[in-house]
Amino acid sequence: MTERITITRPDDWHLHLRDGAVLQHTVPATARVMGRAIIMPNLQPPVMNAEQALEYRSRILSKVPQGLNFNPLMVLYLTDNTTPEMIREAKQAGHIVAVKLYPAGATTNSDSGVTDLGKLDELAAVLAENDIKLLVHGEVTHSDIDIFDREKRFLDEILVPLAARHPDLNMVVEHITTKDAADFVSSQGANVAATITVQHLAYNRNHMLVGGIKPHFYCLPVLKRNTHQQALQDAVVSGSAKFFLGTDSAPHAKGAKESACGCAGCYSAYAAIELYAEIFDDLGALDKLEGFASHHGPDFYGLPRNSDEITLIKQDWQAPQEMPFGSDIIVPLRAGETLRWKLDY
Ligand SMILES: NC(=O)N[C@@H](CC(=O)O)C(=O)O
Ligand SMILES: [Zn+2]
Ligand SMILES: [Zn+2]
Repeated sequence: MTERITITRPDDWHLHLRDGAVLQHTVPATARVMGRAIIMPNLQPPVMNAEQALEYRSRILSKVPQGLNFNPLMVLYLTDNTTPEMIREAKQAGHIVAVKLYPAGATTNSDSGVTDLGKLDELAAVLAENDIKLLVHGEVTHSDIDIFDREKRFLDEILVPLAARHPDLNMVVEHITTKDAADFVSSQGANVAATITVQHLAYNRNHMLVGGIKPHFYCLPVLKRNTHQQALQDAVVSGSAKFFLGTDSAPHAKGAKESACGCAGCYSAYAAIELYAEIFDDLGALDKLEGFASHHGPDFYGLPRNSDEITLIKQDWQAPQEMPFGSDIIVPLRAGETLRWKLDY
């Protein structure tokens, strides 16, 4: 008999859809299975205010296939010019649930990010009052700090003191990659949570660097050593409600990845829940998938859990080598490989 698992419909709490012609491909890929997704604001120019967020949201909604219910939850990009008034407006506008902190220069399209982190102290109260979450790309950016140490340094220098100064601030440490980050999140109150990607559970830096450099494994924060991968696996297997699904699916066209200066980001949305199911199965923890994918996220955000269900079956299928991406093409994570779990439509 085919093995199968039925879970509450999941959500993706960290997703890049991009904009323009590629939305016809990125939106259906997520909307086919996710009830909601947190839409990252690092467009060029970034999504900085309520008006821009709502316009972007309607461009996304216009690409949701008929018959699917998909609710994009929007995020404002924090800049040096973000004001308390802009946070209040965002709350009133609706559909905006968070602000995103990118230390300037940390990752793709982060040039407008915050250069003065003292800014956060001014905004912390208004965020708390309006129940707007703070989402953090947790890496320092100084050129003298080794790229493998950047998350740990951010934790020690920025996040630990920030969390201590604002014990009521709800924050998500996005796409964590280290044991240090997992331990920090576990040690904090219920106001601090983290998202974990497929690639950081499934891979370590050897996968990216041994036997030839694999640009499709390159993302930020960069894959770490296997002991960190193991710690992230332990975090999800623990069943702790502080950890939830955020793919950080971050599509870049094939040519922009397979390049002398390749972009950071893995494209996993086309098979997101299937990829997580495979990892949880490998870890002997399929019973923890539903909490991670469908319960912990809405519980943290104070939103209702989705009311319908999806079913996954254990059945081999082949991931495509390439997929359409606007007028371009993209190489998805696990391209051409056999995947072992399939959504039962
Ligand atoms: N994760 C990535 O490697 N890239 C993301 C940016 C981000 O989430 O940091 C992107 O937008 O391409
Ligand atoms: Zn990021
Ligand atoms: Zn991201």
